[in-house]
Amino acid sequence: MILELESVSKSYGALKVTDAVSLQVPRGQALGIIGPNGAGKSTLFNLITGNVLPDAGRIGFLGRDVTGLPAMARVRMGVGRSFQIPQPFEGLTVFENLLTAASFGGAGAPRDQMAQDCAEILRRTGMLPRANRLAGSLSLLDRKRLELARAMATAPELLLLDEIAGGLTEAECRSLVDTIREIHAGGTTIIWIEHVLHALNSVVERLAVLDFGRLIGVGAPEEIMASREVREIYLGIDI
Ligand SMILES: Nc1ncnc2c1ncn2[C@@H]1O[C@H](COP(=O)(O)OP(=O)(O)OP(=O)(O)O)[C@@H](O)[C@H]1O
Repeated sequence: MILELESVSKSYGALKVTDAVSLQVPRGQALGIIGPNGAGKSTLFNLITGNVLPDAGRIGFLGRDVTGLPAMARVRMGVGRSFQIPQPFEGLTVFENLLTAASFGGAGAPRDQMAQDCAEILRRTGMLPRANRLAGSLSLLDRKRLELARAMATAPELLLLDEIAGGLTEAECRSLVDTIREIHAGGTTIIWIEHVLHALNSVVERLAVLDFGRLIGVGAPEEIMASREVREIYLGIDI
């Protein structure tokens, strides 16, 4: 297992946002996380990345107990993440944004090697033609691609994607999904929170459902999508 959550809980005041969540993710798997707004999905990511520490429970990554480890140490161990709202350094170019991410997350590769790795990530994410554009001038799709590229630049073993397909047209979404599928095929473990279910289900092998901070189902996507509980939660949403 690359990631193991054991009965992880987190409350904000009286609100239990993560309620004794236990989850195991095998290396190389693509896992989707779905659930209504406010179910605690982003908080679960924050717990995995170390941006938020749990009140109870244990988090294991690559066989090591990382429960109390700060976020930066987890990035260096191989936990990479894209944010729901991309926040690149707007005044830097796409390439500079990538170099910055690589120097934070990388394992201290020499600068030439780092530049080469970043160029390769730009190619894989379709951003090579935009390498010298200022991040602040990018379209939404390219901002999302840059967000994905920045996460990849930290050389993740585990890539966490937070609603990366939201707000895109159907064609844009398809091209982004193709890129994510290629990253997955390259062996990176992926956990992807997404409301655009057809995009999610075209990539992931397993789905987990969060509701009011509780994990109410984990299984094959077709099994989860057919369950009554999930259909009730998503009533009115085109699945
Ligand atoms: N730092 C915080 N302080 C207080 N409450 C918080 C904090 N972070 C999150 N919450 C609350 O925790 C609950 C879960 O939030 P979270 O962002 O994890 O949900 P989500 O499932 O990711 O939602 P969405 O799909 O809308 O992004 C919400 O009620 C939110 O208001």
